[in-house]
Amino acid sequence: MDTTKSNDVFLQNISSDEYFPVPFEELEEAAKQKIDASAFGYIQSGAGGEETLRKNNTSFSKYSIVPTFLKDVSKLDTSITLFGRTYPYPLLLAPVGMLKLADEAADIAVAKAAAAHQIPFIQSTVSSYSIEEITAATGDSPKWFQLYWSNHRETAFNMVKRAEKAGYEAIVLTIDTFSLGWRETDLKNRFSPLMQGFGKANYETDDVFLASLPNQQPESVIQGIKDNINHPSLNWDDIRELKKRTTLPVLLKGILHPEDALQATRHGVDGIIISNHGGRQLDGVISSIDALPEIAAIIDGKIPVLLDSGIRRGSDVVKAIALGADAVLLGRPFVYSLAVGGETGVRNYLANFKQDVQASTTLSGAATMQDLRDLTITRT
Ligand SMILES: Cc1cc2nc3c(=O)[nH]c(=O)nc-3n(C[C@H](O)[C@H](O)[C@H](O)COP(=O)(O)O)c2cc1C
Ligand SMILES: O=C(O)C(=O)c1ccccc1
Repeated sequence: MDTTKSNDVFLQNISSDEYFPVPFEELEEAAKQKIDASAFGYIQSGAGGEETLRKNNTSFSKYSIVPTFLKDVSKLDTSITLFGRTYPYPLLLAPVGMLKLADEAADIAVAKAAAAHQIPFIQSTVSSYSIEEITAATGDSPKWFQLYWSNHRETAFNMVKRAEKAGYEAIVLTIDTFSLGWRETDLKNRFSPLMQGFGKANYETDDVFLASLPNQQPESVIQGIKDNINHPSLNWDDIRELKKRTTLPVLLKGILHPEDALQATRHGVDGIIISNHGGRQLDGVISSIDALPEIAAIIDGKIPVLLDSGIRRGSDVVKAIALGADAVLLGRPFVYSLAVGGETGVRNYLANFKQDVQASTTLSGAATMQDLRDLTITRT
């Protein structure tokens, strides 16, 4: 039986004889077969002994949805509103650097696929195409810019200015990566995509950054990027300054402690993203879903609370929203889809995923994201 014909959940835009993996585990395996082993290792692995990476996937299982029925959920509305703009699903694409490791079309392919579903694309500072190149390819589809602070802070502010000029709608400052995690797989493989130039597009097109270098030789550019990303001095005064230097909403990505969430509200931050960077930074840290309930309680609706690290299925989205998140970010799954099927792969992955979200929402007994907030979740 051809299940693709009886159920439009599967494989839109891919002919039924061409199999595109739906289960996350198969998607990961297919990506592994498709790309260079060191590149796959870089994308897939976590820091240290990968305790947190494992936890990201197992923590969701501790929470059980207790659905209710007989409520007429036929008028489903999965839309959310963030910073005055309404999006059709509670989904965004997480910032992922150096996407050329997965496919030559990299950010351009992903941003186009996201645009097709009106899902916001968050461009990484260390993207493979520049802010201006991505804008030229995607027009005014919703895009946010993820900022890595720079030791040369005028470089950071100039990138923010470029994002504003290009029509990006928010700045996501990543606070957990002022230096890189201890990544044993990459050390074993002697693999450093940053040093190979995979993430230089925004830097080599930035006048302020280039002017800060002793010369503009390729080695000097790469060394400059490395120096910029290492900024352990990052502190709350910098947040205050960033807020002064941009008109866009500022979100902090990498919040895990309720006290930091509270500080964020005190510093006028516009939103937070609970994240452990997909288990890639400090191994042994709490999973995002475990950190969520307490943080959501302390934020108490004052600013949007987003979450990533381990979102793999629609039921994960339901749990995150029921526990207090406003929306979630997808990470590795879209990177694997890009590796397997390029732009079409990402578009199809998102088409499937949004239908998983829809099915999971209604089967919980909810017709809106507000209903999901009232859902009963038990912890075992
Ligand atoms: C290959 C790769 C590169 C990443 N690059 C960035 C980045 O440039 N900036 C950033 O803030 N987060 C980066 N992240 C972290 C993601 O934004 C996100 O927090 C993480 O992937 C979530 O975990 P999950 O993919 O397992 O769901 C990266 C993640 C991966 C897998
Ligand atoms: O790999 C990452 O997770 C990441 O965020 C990063 C950031 C800067 C340089 C290299 C990697």
